[in-house]
Amino acid sequence: MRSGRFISLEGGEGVGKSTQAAMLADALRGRGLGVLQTREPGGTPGAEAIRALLLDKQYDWDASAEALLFAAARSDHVVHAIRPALERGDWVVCDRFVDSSRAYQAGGDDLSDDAILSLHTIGSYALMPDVTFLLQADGAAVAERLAARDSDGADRIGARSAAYHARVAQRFRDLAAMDPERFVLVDASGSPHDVHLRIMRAMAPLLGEGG
Ligand SMILES: Nc1ncnc2c1ncn2[C@@H]1O[C@H](COP(=O)(O)OP(=O)(O)O)[C@@H](O)[C@H]1O
Ligand SMILES: Cc1cn([C@H]2C[C@H](O)[C@@H](COP(=O)(O)OP(=O)(O)O)O2)c(=O)[nH]c1=O
Repeated sequence: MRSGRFISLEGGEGVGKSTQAAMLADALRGRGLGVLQTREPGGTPGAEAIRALLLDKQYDWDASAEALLFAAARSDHVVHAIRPALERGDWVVCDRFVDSSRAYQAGGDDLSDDAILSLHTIGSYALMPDVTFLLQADGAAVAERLAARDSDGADRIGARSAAYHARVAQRFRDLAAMDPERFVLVDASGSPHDVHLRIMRAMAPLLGEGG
């Protein structure tokens, strides 16, 4: 039984997901709602340990091992954090969820979307967000944000080729087009406050605050 709402934020590295997740969580708390603000990979001690394995450049996981590790991290996160929060009636604001696996781990030569969704069924009851904000901004603005944030360089996945990241961005757009009821496309350009206002406008119906 779930009564809370589950919101995910998706998009490429540096587009502003974590910043917006924090602002959205604050706005929901300000309305008196219980909120779990969390992230993937991670969100529980077990999933954070898997995150460290996934992002460490010393490991050369192949495509299936990588997909399984993300699914295992997500399973722990759903079982021990997300589902209990929803059952308490809290709102969950999650920085990345299964759509990241569908965009990053599927769509290349190795794994299909159906394979990722099967892992999600096995590991996480096929739980899907109620709303997914897909943040999009132009490459130059994002590169600037990343240069300022990651002065010690990108992680194992962030460091992949521009072609890989372009394919991921296209996969996100395809997923949004396939499920327009759940996805909300968000222009992530401008200040953090500008982007937050766009997200809150889209949240209004869910919050019962009118158009
Ligand atoms: N709208 C924005 N304009 C300028 N800088 C931003 C904006 N949103 C976030 N940033 C900064 O850009 C960097 C990446 O943002 P972050 O929220 O960590 O992105 P993500 O979680 O998508 O990787 C951070 O240093 C953050 O402070
Ligand atoms: C959740 C998830 C993340 N990732 C990748 C995206 C990122 O490159 C990396 C770490 O995610 P994250 O810390 O959110 O990166 P950023 O803040 O830079 O956007 O893991 C996947 O490949 N599959 C997944 O299912």
